[in-house]
Amino acid sequence: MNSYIKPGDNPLLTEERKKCQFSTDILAAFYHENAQKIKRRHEIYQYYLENKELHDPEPTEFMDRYHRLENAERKVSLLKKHVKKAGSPLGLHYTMMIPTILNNADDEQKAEWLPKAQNLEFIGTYAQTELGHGTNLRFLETTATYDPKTQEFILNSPTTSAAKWWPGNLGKSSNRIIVVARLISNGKDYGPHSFFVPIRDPITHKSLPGVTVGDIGPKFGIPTVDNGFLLLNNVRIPRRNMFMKNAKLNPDGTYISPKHAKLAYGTMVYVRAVMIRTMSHMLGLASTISIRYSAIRKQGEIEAGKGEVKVLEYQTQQYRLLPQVARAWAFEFAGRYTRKLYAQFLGGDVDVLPALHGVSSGLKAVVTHQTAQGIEQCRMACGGHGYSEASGLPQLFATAVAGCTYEGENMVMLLQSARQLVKIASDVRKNQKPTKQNPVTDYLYKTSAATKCKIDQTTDPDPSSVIEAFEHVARRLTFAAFDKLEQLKQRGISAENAWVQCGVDLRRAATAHTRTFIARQFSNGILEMRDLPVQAVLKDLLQLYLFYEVLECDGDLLYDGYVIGQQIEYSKNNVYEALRRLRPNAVSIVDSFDFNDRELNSVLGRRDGNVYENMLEWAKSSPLNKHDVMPFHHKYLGKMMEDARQQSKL
Ligand SMILES: CC/C=C\C/C=C\C/C=C\C/C=C\C=C\C(=O)SCCNC(=O)CCNC(=O)[C@H](O)C(C)(C)COP(=O)(O)OP(=O)(O)OC[C@H]1O[C@@H](n2cnc3c(N)ncnc32)[C@H](O)[C@@H]1OP(=O)(O)O
Ligand SMILES: Cc1cc2nc3c(=O)[nH]c(=O)nc-3n(C[C@H](O)[C@H](O)[C@H](O)COP(=O)(O)OP(=O)(O)OC[C@H]3O[C@@H](n4cnc5c(N)ncnc54)[C@H](O)[C@@H]3O)c2cc1C
Repeated sequence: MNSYIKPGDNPLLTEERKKCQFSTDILAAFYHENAQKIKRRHEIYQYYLENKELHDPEPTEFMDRYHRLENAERKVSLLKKHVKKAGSPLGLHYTMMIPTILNNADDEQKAEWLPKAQNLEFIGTYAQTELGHGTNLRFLETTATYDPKTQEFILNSPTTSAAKWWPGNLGKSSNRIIVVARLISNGKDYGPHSFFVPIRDPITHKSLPGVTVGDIGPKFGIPTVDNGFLLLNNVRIPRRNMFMKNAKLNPDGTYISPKHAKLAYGTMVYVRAVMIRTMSHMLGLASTISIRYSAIRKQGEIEAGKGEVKVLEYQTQQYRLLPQVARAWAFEFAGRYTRKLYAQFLGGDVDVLPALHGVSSGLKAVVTHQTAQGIEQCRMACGGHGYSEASGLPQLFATAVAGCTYEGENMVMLLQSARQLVKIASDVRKNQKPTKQNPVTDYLYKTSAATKCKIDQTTDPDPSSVIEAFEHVARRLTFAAFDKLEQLKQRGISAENAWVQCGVDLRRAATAHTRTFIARQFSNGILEMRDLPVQAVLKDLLQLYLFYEVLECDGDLLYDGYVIGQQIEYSKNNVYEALRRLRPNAVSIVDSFDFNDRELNSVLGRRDGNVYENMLEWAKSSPLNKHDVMPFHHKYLGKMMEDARQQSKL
């Protein structure tokens, strides 16, 4: 039943895989959406194994940033020869440059730029954030002033704080970029718009006249991405280099407004919608590493004399790790919803944008935060070796946690989600019905069921009772925040200040709303699985997810007596029961994420489980170990100890 067993594997991992009670191939295909994608993943990995030039010359953890970037550019240039999508020096090209062309370019611009972008004839990024502003786009300072005489825009960074700052791959890799700048025409400021701006010579790659560009320096993580800065001084571009699918500017400088004020923000909504899957994968990577390692790591006896046990036998270890597996699945199902909604928007349904913005804002915030928390929990559960770069977990955490900031800082995104909730609360208070069906928010128009929550002690709990409980909490918190806003305004406080004074309550309502959305997508998502053994595993993961989340918000549930303490006790027991049922399949469940050793980049998470010998090999490859005695030893510590010995003889 388990295609992951191979000769030479760590027997402790093999014995786990032999306990597998379901088809890992079916579960893997369900996670990656279909068997064809699994087949393609395996083909790419096999290709990688066979092409040594694609391999790192040494573990990248031992490289400085200069050599990491050089190595990444080398591999990316090779990937062009081998496969279409490429790694970090092109990360922003694929996640933002191409989506912006698809989303914001008119047909003529698309015809000119898209084929070149897809063929990697240039490398781009999305330069919106400035040294002085990242969240508040209305106050971006970079200007694009239209010159009707030459039919050009003149781009400038009027102040130091106007410097573009943070865009990935801006520092050294990109040569044609998207610059978000204030469109100024005929003396009028129309606010931020997107422009296609060459910043480096296509042949020499030297920065062009008027362009000052560079790398912003080391960061918390993501070392192979050259996040950069950019200052523009009277850089001229043709009028047609303004993205003109939505807003337009005629040759005489007259401006034509877009159908929807926020269409220009479509790229951000796209990335927020698609990065949910990236986060699910990151949490799946961390779960794979930590659960495989916990299945071969023996530490401590439970019963004296009976020998050390795998740390995965400890209930606490299962409680730390298995909920991360459940959340990875939950996020994958939630992400499928936002990707479908984005596809609807890209297909021309502009009306879906407010709903898409509302759900993707909250989802991006909750998922990135819980992914980062989950990876850190996986790292800590691996003891000292989790703290080693050999585990792959520190870098994975540093990459994932950036998601709490980029694409809209999480607190700001939750408050964006809250805007939608407050508008609905206002409609409900005025007895207005929803203008159109929205499965994400319709529950807010309902009142909580008269009967109390139906969470009880059963071996087959009903997900709907938990989802109704989450809806109850989200409704209560939404209307509590709304009523507080109204009270403040009735006391003469401005709407804007009332909003600020309710910020924490609004954030809590948005978080509860997003939890409800994720739970509903997970519960609906597993209904498609027809294979009974795999369905049983998914139901156990759903049960774990739902009751783990109940424990995470137990105070909100107990607050108004919607549940009683006994039901929280039931929920705890349902979590423990789910852990017990999942334990025998734990290794095979993470095997089914189907992450290969290149993606895992982890000695602890290797498919074969041969950790200790490979930890020693990894450590030996450290450049420090090229020397038995460091060349500078006697100059410093050696001399210090010699002086100390001489001193003690006096
Ligand atoms: C992809 C990752 C893959 C792998 C990971 C590994 C490595 C990756 C490395 C790096 C990451 C990659 C890229 C990162 C890129 C970036 O970070 S790009 C920059 C992102 N910046 C932002 O997101 C800025 C956040 N700020 C904003 O969005 C806005 O300024 C605002 C906070 C929403 C406020 O804007 P504004 O003041 O104009 O709006 P409000 O007054 O708050 O609301 C007015 C109405 O507009 C509606 N609105 C706002 N935004 C949108 C939107 N995007 N779409 C639709 N509608 C929007 C809002 O709801 C209001 O409507 P109303 O409520 O009806 O009035
Ligand atoms: C790894 C990484 C990659 C990035 N890549 C790109 C890229 O490719 N292109 C790009 O354009 N940008 C990029 N960014 C920039 C990123 O989008 C911004 O950092 C982000 O939008 C937050 O803006 P800021 O950093 O200016 O924080 P600020 O906007 O200054 O916010 C600072 C803090 O103030 C609080 N705050 C701000 N506004 C509000 C509000 N209205 N209500 C309540 N609290 C508020 C929040 O707590 C927030 O964390 C990247 C950032 C990182 C870390």
